[in-house]
Amino acid sequence: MRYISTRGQAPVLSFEDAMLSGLARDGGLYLPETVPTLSEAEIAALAGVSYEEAVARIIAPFVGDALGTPEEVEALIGRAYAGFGHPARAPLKQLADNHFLLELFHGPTLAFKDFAMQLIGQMFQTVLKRNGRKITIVGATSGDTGSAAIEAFAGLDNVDVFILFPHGRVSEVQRRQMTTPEAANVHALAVDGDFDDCQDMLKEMFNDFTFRDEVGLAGVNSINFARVLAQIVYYFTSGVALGAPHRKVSYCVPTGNFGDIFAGFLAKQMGLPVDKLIIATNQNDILHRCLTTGDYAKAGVKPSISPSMDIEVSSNFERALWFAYGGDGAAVSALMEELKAGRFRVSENAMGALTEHYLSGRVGEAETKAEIERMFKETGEVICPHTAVGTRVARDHQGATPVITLATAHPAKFPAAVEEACGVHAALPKRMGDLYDRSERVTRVDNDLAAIETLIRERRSA
Ligand SMILES: Cc1ncc(COP(=O)(O)O)c(C=O)c1O
Ligand SMILES: N[C@@H](CCOP(=O)(O)O)C(=O)O
Repeated sequence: MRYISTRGQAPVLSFEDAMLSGLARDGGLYLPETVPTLSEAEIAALAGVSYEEAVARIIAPFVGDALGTPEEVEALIGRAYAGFGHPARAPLKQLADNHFLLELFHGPTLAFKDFAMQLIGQMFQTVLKRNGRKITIVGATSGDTGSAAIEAFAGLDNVDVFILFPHGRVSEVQRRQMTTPEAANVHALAVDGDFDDCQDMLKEMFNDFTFRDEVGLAGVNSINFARVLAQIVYYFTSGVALGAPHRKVSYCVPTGNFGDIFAGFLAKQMGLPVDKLIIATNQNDILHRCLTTGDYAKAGVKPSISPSMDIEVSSNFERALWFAYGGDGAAVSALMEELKAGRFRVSENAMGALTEHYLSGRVGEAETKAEIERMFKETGEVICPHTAVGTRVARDHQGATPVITLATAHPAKFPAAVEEACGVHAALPKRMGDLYDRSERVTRVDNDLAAIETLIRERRSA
């Protein structure tokens, strides 16, 4: 499989090179040249297999032999999911007649990011060992990607990890997950800015070829196609559990950077009978406004009780646009250029292509709290604020087709908001019981690209 950029001007790469490169050199995002499909029989045959076996079957056509023999790949996948706290890895619960909750928070850092990050941690180790390279991972996070990346890459010899997070805009648990690990190769940087500032600087670093090549820059945000690839799997396992390929399923996805819901779109392209992909946004509703008006227009990020979705420059929307514009890299480049001035307008044809697959909804702060309370009272489930945004939007789309809402984080990552909403204190698992007692190690940095590049140059191991 070969990988091409959404902007059409970067070298075409193999899976290994696309994974190690992160952002394409024309500023675009890598995508497989063609999306492989599974037959109905192959989809049906996923029923009853282990989560790990489903991973092996779904990633195979994307990765080819880049990760070694089938036995080596099987072992790598086994290591990736061994630390999950639930035998099903991604269990599905019924909430109402046609509404289900897909629990994606049983990984080591209690958020859906672990599904991909644990796997790509193993993938990176395999290819770095083989080619003897040393890399510097820089990640931007609104809370969950950072902790998952640190968990996956801490202590590795050939990797330095720098995580940029918005100072004061992540939950205390999220911050402590990033600032308390002791591994010397981990560096948590609290940026005076919001998540979009962090992600902008990350993309600028990739576009600064001198810096990029000097430090061996690699990315583990959903910029990296390998991240999105790993997230396709749970759409298949949950869809098949509800009767796919013989029955259609819709998904409601709490959305920010669009990586998770885009993985659902790829599952649909691969043959999973997905009816609608429902984008659930918090008060930072740029995607909902775009889906309903055609205007993608920045309005300023407002901090919310679902902080991981406080995002306006939704990185993977670029991949969705590439499909909506029929693979026209020049058109995508032009839109991204316009966005530098704050907005772009999606063409009528492209809007038609988007709305064929995606619906959207928006949930404000009060409604999110009310939904946490309602869920607890009516179902006994204690859910995190991001998941509440999802279940609230999903309830507006109940019909004959079952809807699966993705539960993207454990409520214990956001204990204050959850307790205020439903009166329940969501406790951390025992293994994390000392999180509040550990000492923190973090560097406060200005929202200044040059200063952060200098810090990375100085701190990375030679
Ligand atoms: C808990 C949680 N829910 C939802 C999201 C949004 O996911 P995505 O950025 O893939 O749209 C994030 C951040 O990525 C998250 O951490
Ligand atoms: N919500 C994310 C933001 C980054 O998303 P990613 O999927 O591109 O890594 C976070 O928790 O950091």
